[in-house]
Amino acid sequence: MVDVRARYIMLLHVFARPSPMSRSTPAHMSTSPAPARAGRLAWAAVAGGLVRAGPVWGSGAGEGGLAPTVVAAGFLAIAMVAATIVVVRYVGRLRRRAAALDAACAADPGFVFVFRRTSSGAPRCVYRNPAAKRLCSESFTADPLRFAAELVAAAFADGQAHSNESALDTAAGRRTVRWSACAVADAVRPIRRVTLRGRDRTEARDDEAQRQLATAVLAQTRDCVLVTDATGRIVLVNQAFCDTTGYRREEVIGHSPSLLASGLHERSFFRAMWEALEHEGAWQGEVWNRRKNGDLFAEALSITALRDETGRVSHYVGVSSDITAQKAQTEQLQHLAHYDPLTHLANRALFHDRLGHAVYRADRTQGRIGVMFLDLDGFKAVNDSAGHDAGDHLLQEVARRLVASVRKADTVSRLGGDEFTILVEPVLEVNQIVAAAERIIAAVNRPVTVGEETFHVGVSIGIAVYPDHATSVDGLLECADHAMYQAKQQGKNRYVLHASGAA
Ligand SMILES: Nc1nc2c(ncn2[C@@H]2O[C@H](COP(=O)(O)OP(=O)(O)OP(=O)(O)O)[C@@H](O)[C@H]2O)c(=O)[nH]1
Repeated sequence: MVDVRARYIMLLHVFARPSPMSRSTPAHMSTSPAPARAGRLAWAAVAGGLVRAGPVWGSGAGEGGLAPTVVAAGFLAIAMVAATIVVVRYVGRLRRRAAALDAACAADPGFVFVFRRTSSGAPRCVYRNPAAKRLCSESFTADPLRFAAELVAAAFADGQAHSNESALDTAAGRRTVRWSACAVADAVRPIRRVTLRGRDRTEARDDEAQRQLATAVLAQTRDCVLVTDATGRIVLVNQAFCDTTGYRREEVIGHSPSLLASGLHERSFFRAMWEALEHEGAWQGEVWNRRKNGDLFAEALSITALRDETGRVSHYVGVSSDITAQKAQTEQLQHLAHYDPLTHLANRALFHDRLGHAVYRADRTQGRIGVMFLDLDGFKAVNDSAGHDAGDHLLQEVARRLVASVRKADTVSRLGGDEFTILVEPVLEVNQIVAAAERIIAAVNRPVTVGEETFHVGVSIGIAVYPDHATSVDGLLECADHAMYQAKQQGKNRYVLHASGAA
């Protein structure tokens, strides 16, 4: 303070000059030495913040008194100094405010711009936070008014908040920014400032786009998707799952996938599944399940365990496709490959296969097996008199009677035409197979009704026993065929045991 006061006194001395007025001033009006009074007034002005002008009467030029103009000049200087102080303080306050704003906005990851309306009415950017500065330096469209001009103009025009989203090409790539411009309201004056804020939504947009894509894929895929939590409760299914199983989403969410269980799999099947999931994190295989309407369906299923960052299982994801039709087709093909399409009996290939296995087993167990070779008698007449279809019906009926005449474990096959073979296994006594042949003859001899007509056919049977008559599949069949031929020759509708003459 002392320093300031000394400066003002010094200034007063600099500006103090004798004036003509000072010489004409009456001596009685001088109450104190002029410099001292001027100094007091100046000090009072500074101390009180007021600039006061007053007559300062010197005691004469010879006494060094000051003219009024000199005093006024001094006050003017004081006023200028005071104004400078005010301006400096104001600027300091502005700077502090800007710094505070900067500090407040520095941590804000968003972009903050403040616009002011110039005298021409055009908005001018008067503030940018650090993120906004970075954006402007990185962006190829550095001027924020280029990408948010409409918003700022609209906010200035109506004082409302306006927002939009725009894409900016920056050195770091294309960014998507959500802008919102907000007028700084003032009840008295027209809108003078608009704050423009921007949020970088590039990653959010990418995440959203990814989410939308995943949802679309899930909805569109033909594979059934079922997701459970770690406890095995269903948390998500897709449309294909609903279409395949017949269940609505809300009917399965929160339930266990076991609501689809068909009951066709052993417990060991599911135990092996869970063991694989536990140790390998994945399992795949074919599962028979049941739709809501009770129908069985087969699915090729693959289950994967999802783990969280701590390594614990968080979800199980099952992706499956309905392979019921495919399996049926495969089974149909297999059936065609192994069964006679007319009678559904085993065909020649399957019979050979089973006979081979039976020979192998008989070798191991020192057992016996029997083979019967059958040829219908008088079948041609059915075809000739009633037609091929009637002949087919008769063949189907004969097939049923043959199956009914032997044990379930025995294999009845149709080699073709009206020829059949039967594998009897095991044969403990030859009489056992002879008894079977007699039952068969009796069954085939029963009249067969096809439509309006009734037919009578017989059957000639040749019998061969392994290992008594042959030790190979082909040898055994040849022996049985030969025996059947003998049965025909001996008058038909009878059986012949190989090399044992007519029965
Ligand atoms: N309906 C029908 N007939 C068939 C089929 N395959 C072969 N045949 C006929 O079955 C007949 C078999 O002839 P054969 O064994 O000589 O007829 P058969 O009257 O029984 O003669 P024998 O054995 O001497 O008593 C032929 O007329 C064939 O055309 C078939 O799949 N369906």
